[in-house]
Amino acid sequence: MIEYRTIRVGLLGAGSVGSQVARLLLEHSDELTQRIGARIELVGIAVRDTGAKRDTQLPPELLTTDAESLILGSDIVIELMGGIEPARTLVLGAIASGADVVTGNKALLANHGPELFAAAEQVGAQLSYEAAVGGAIPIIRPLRDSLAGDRIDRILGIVNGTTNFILDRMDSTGASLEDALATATELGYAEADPTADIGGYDAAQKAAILASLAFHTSVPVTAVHREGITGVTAQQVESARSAGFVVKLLAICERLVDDETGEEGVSARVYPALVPRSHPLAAVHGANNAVFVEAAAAGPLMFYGAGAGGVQTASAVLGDLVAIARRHVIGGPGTAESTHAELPLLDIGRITTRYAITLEVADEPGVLEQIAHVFAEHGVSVEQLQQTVSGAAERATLVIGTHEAKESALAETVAALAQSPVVESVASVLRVEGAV
Ligand SMILES: NC(=O)C1=CN([C@@H]2O[C@H](COP(=O)(O)OP(=O)(O)OC[C@H]3O[C@@H](n4cnc5c(N)ncnc54)[C@H](OP(=O)(O)O)[C@@H]3O)[C@@H](O)[C@H]2O)C=CC1
Ligand SMILES: N[C@@H](CC=O)C(=O)O
Repeated sequence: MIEYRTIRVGLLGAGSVGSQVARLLLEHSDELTQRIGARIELVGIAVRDTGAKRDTQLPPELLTTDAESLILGSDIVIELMGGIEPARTLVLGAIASGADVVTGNKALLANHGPELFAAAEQVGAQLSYEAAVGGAIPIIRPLRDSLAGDRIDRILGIVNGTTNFILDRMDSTGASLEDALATATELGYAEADPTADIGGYDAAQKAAILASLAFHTSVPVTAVHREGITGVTAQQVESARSAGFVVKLLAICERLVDDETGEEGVSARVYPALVPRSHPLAAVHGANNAVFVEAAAAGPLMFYGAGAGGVQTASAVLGDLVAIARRHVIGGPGTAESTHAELPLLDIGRITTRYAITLEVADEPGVLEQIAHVFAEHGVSVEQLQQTVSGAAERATLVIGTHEAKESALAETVAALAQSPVVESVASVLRVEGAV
């Protein structure tokens, strides 16, 4: 019989993801042992309340509130508590004590990544985080390793499962944002504080992580332009639908040449945008995520799958654990972050995007000419997408698509439109992404 050495694993957190990681580790212990060439021993699970009711039955003797002692007795620490503190201190403590770390905590990485990676590099520890972006989807390792020799120009995707679930429900069933969010929370998709999801913070953290990896530069989350979905109304979803679009919360990370300086820089932004129904992103339903990566040599690549959920995300966590544990067996250094490019970060004011503006207007002759005049005065070129006469007599809804415009020019145009005597209201202004 083979005598396997033992690798001790300490788990911090037994919520939606942590409890599934513990279950899979315990249930598939023999299979994992053969795959790794060493035995994984789950030595403890740190939680806030050892007596709390949990969906998954975990051996009570493994539960502890003493996370500090647990990390000292672990070769690999898996952090799935979420939030910044005490997660940051515990991860730094684990690294300092000689442990490798696996985490799914994008808030921690987006806010303190450079500090954590530097600490890991200093002592030669591994810090892996496949679960931090895209749930079950392998996207971190492809960007960090597989595409490291290529030049990535753009990443466009849906990276938050909760908001995709909500927008999809609003689109397909007419559900309210609040009702759809309650279901997403029950299903374990939402963050402990769901404002992180609907406010776009979670997607912005993921965009910061993706942009840093893709462009080999450090993109702090504060450099990511962020708009959430809290302002998206049933009416906007409906008018998008009638014009052949669907509303999606998108993350976009691009390498761009700044018009003003001629210098190459990086733009990272998150906002709800209209996506044509013919675009593959429009077909991403429920809590699924999809990430398009455009690389110079590889061409366009698409990564698709479950973007949230306990067991799905546990798959990514275990993948990192197995990779690190194999290194314990075969030795040698693992991969490290490369952020040496130091590209300038371009804020949203320097970027041009396309917009769709929905106006409620008086249904009378000459309206279109007057509106076109407002756009022309502000130097924004227009491509009319749709005009529909609404149920109410003598009123019409216009959906107007602009060609690429800067945010400042667009804001001035919208303010002027709101003042126009033929415009009753500006119902919505949303960006359009994806070729029409
Ligand atoms: N849910 C998902 O679909 C995904 C989540 N993630 C990330 O994975 C991480 C975990 O998420 P999730 O499982 O949903 O989170 P949960 O809120 O469901 O679980 C958090 C767990 O951490 C424990 N915990 C929290 N604070 C402390 C503390 N101070 N001391 C000890 N234990 C603590 C909680 O203990 P107790 O049970 O006693 O309250 C709980 O078991 C987060 O970083 C999240 O962003 C990543 C991808 C997908
Ligand atoms: N709350 C997050 C969980 C996964 O990262 C999401 O909904 O995407």
